[in-house]
Amino acid sequence: MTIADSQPQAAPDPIRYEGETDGHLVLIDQTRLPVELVYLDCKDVETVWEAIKMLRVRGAPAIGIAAAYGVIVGLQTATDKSAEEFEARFHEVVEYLAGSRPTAVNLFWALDRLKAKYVAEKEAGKSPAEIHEALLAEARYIHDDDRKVCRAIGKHGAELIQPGFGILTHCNAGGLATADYGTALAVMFTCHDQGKDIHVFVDETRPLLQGSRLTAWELLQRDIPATLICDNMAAQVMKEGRISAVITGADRIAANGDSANKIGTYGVAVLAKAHGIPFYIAAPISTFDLSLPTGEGIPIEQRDPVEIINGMGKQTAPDKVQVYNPAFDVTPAELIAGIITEKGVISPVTPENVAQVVAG
Ligand SMILES: CSC[C@@H](O)[C@@H](O)C(=O)COP(=O)(O)O
Repeated sequence: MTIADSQPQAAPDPIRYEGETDGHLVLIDQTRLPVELVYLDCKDVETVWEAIKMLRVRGAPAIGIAAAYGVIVGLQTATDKSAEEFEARFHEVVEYLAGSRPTAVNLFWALDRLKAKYVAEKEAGKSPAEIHEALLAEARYIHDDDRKVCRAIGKHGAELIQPGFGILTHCNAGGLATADYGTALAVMFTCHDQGKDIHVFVDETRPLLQGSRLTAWELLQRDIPATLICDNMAAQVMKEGRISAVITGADRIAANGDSANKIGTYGVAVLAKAHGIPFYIAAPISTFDLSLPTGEGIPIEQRDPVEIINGMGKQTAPDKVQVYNPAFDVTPAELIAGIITEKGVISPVTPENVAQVVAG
């Protein structure tokens, strides 16, 4: 029996930090799911960087949490150095982790929080060891807070869902992508906990199959009725009247509400519009980037062609074929019926409403 076939059980923690400042980060290696539930010990910052880059840990909030702990691990060799050497190492580690993936703003948000904490502790005259401890407390705060944020998103989002709804989702915005409860999937988990009968349709999400490998696995773990479809089946399933709402996560949301998420999300939003189905984004406030007026400025990660030519270890295209492999696309605000945040639902999605909820 594989993990994929196993009975529902309590969802395992996708991210754990064990010990104090000399401790280490433990991640579920998401590239091994759904076949094996394997944990990866990250005892140095290079392992954390590689885990983020290779999607062993993935999903916008989870990347931010992992990077915050990555700073703690990366500073372990520097606490007995001078204050200047410790500070130089801090900036080196932060820059290094910031170079792992470009699109999810939560990565930069988390690193910025640690930078602010560093400055405050330095100004208070703290030693490198004391600063290291304060940074660990901040990383733990970011991690714990995400649990609360995800539950609040679930609660607000569940109010939009009626019993009997079919809900389509794309990629994985579940517990694996956050501290433990997800954003888009938090809405479905909450409906299920409330006894609301729903059925989730899961896009498999080419090329790396976060939908079929991770979302389907999470829904099975919680015993939530779900049906897996290939990405190119979404239009037909909508036409058949099986979908009442679409909910996905986001990696970065501009000030006007344009939202970057996994490649294919924009197409799903266009299909939803064509079928008169509301399309929602579920995301924490940490996913908003108000420095960008529109989604035009969102950096889109380009990934290795091998992920398409030799996806999941099977060659499905000639070696030398030209490949275009953007990891994300941007859904324009006008296609989004609402953005579900921990502070409530932004609807209609306008720059004014975004500014009001983010500031509130
Ligand atoms: C709560 S996670 C939201 C997004 O990060 C998620 O939908 C997504 O697109 C993740 O992409 P990935 O490339 O798997 O990190």
